Amino acid sequence: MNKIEHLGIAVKDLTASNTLFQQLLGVANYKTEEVATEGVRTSFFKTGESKIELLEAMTRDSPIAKFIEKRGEGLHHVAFEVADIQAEIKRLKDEGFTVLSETPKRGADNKWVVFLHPKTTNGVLIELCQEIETETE
Ligand SMILES: CC[C@@H](C(=O)O)C(=O)SCCNC(=O)CCNC(=O)[C@H](O)C(C)(C)COP(=O)(O)OP(=O)(O)OC[C@H]1O[C@@H](n2cnc3c(N)ncnc32)[C@H](O)[C@@H]1OP(=O)(O)O
Ligand SMILES: [Co+2]
Repeated sequence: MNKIEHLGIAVKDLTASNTLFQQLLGVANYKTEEVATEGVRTSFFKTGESKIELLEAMTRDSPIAKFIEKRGEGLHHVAFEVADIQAEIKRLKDEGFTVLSETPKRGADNKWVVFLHPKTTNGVLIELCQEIETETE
């Protein structure tokens, strides 16, 4: 795994948290993006080599809505950048981790993503992500 790509933080009110994190980090967010498949609205901030991803639920059955209901706002996941997500899925399954999907999904900020169940990773939800390569002629 190359580096921590982002930390995902579950928030109730994206607009209010955007203001808070802008004050905290001293920079504005560089994008807002909805990911309907996850039922989330995201906001990204750059912090050196890594990023902060704020996540607000768009639906009541979104993982973020469930998380906030059970645990309140806060750190939701740690995302690692990988060079070959399919190879990492196989490697981690062989190591005994519970990978939540065989096939990566399209996430936010131009990434293929997959998650490891927190029950197999000391209670921390882990995301793997790989940049989606754009076709060039
Ligand atoms: C925007 C796209 C992408 C990106 O590009 O960056 C994202 O970041 S999307 C982020 C939102 N999507 C996800 O989180 C998808 C992966 N998560 C899941 O599939 C589920 O949330 C889960 C982890 C499998 C749990 O789902 P489920 O079993 O249906 O929910 P429960 O609420 O019943 O939780 C069971 C159990 O797990 C604990 N839990 C849930 N979420 C987390 C978490 N983020 N970190 C740590 N632990 C978590 C939950 O508290 C329950 O524990 P117990 O109460 O002790 O049983
Ligand atoms: Co994420």
